[in-house]
Amino acid sequence: MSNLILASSSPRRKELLAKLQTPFTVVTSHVNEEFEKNYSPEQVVLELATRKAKAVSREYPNSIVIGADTIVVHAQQILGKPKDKDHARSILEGLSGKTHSVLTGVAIIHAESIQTFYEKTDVTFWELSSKEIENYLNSGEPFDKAGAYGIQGLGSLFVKSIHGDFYNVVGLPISRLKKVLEEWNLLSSC
Ligand SMILES: Cc1cn([C@H]2C[C@H](O)[C@@H](COP(=O)(O)OP(=O)(O)OP(=O)(O)O)O2)c(=O)[nH]c1=O
Repeated sequence: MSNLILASSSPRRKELLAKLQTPFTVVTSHVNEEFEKNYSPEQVVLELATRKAKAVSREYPNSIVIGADTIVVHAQQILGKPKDKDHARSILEGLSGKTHSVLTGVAIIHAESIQTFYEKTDVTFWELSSKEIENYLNSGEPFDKAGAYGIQGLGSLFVKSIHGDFYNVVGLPISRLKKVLEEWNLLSSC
């Protein structure tokens, strides 16, 4: 077990953390992802990232554990992963021609202390035709992704503009994470 643990089942987060060129281990956590109705989007991503990191940190108290959570926010609605095809279709119809925000919260636990932050990226979609949406649903890409799209995949064709960190949309704001880990001298101990 390395000193650094990524508490995530997301293959995208694993790929992004590998950019640090620091050895790490992936440990999957299963946490309840329900949240209080009155939580702000920022509170939601920080709370869920913290839950994921804490669940793994309990098993590996001597390691540095990183958890993350990504949501899409549009028209004051928090959009997670679609429940099914109809839900994915209605999410994509709602995002068509509009600007939404993608928030990723990150929690880092080490030696009983915890650092958290979130990053926000604004993404504007072109108007999507119903044919484009149907083809995209049939690709299978939307189903394990917040907001029912993957900017790194076929969903890239929907994007008119982006303001902020691209990798934050993919699930891990890796450059800011590196800065935070360096600030707390955590990379040197891995
Ligand atoms: C908007 C968007 C989201 N996503 C992904 C990032 C996250 O993996 C996922 C949001 O779900 P999360 O619940 O944040 O993460 P997860 O269930 O995939 O992994 P874990 O909880 O084990 O860490 O959506 C993309 O890959 N591309 C995108 O463009």
